[in-house]
Amino acid sequence: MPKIIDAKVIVTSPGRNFVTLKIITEDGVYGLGDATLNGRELSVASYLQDHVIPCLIGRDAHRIEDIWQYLYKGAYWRRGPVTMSAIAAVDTALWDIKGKLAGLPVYQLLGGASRESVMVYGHANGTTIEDTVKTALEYQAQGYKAIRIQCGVPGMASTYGVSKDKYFYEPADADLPTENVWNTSKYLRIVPELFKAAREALGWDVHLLHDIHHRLTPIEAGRLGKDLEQYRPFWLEDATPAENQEAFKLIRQHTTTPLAVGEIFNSIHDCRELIENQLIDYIRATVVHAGGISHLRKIANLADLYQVRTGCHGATDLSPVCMAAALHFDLSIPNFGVQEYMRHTPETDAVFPHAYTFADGAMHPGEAPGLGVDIDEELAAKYEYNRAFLPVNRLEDGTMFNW
Ligand SMILES: O=C(O)[C@@H](O)[C@@H](O)[C@H](O)[C@H](O)CO
Ligand SMILES: [Mg+2]
Repeated sequence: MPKIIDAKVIVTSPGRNFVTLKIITEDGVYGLGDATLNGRELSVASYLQDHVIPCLIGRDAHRIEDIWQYLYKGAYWRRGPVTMSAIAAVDTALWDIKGKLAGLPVYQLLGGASRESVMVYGHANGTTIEDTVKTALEYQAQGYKAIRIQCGVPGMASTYGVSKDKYFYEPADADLPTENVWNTSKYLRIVPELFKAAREALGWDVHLLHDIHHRLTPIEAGRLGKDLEQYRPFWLEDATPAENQEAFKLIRQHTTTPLAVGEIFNSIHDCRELIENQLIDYIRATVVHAGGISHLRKIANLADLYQVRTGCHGATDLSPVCMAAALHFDLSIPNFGVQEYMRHTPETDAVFPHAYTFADGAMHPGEAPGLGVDIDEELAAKYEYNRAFLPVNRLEDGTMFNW
């Protein structure tokens, strides 16, 4: 059996912080897992270093499910983003090892390919509608079949998804949380205008997505969904905070616009009611935050019973290790929907060389054994950790709100 003899946590910051777990077996085969939790990276690094790695040494690396159950049930304090990101990193690294030992890409171990490649969506954003549409046309010209559109809101200094650096979006932008200000009614006025302009410029053969980023009440989300129906959005994401899964019933009563949620979910229990009551159309949970490939497959299997498809989160604060793992998962499951693909910077790609490829609006994980991603530890060591917080959001009267 491939005995685990060592494991280490690598914190590196090529432009933004990443946490990577490396598990090493006695015959030198190693596996990688992404453990990055934006704004709370060191919590997961410590959870792994201090509370997980000591329990891994001497175990059989092939026993992925048993180790998963050991770390989940053994924590006693179950679930939560820190615990589940740590478990995810172990799970992902063990699938990497299993693939390398079998000489097969992980998707083959997950039942083989269910499609030739996976459709991805890019992020077009701009301070004005015109600016956003211009960028969306660039994505369309690059072959993207799905494009997320986010634009600035007149009268607001900043809004979600409109970044200083147009292409390498990084929201964790300061040593202490940046304070943003929000105004829902100004936002609700601009989004239908954005979709109208985008449809006029890009036509109807491209999927248009939008991320509300937890900022509407259910009835406001129902109104926006109805306003946008004529423009056929592929989905409205994170329409309202989803701790209260019931809230989505209200949105469903008012609009047929498809709903996506779940990038901040970390277990099947966060989305079971949403899926079983068909309150959503896409589940956004992803490998690094939802317990790894093993648990994400359970979420996808439940979703498949209710015709809910996947739409894994794929922002730049999830490392190329997570992107690689997500692509193996995406290629294999029957109810794949779309994969988010925010390109990493060249310096990040240099730290994490990988086999996955992009072509004509789709991606493929490649045929390398395991996940097909590595970490250049020497290069990684050059990038010191930089504390960086996600922003907070307040209403104009100062009330704390959802970022
Ligand atoms: O859909 C998305 O990609 C966003 O919601 C993310 O960019 C999110 O804001 C970041 O991952 C937070 O770290
Ligand atoms: Mg989002």
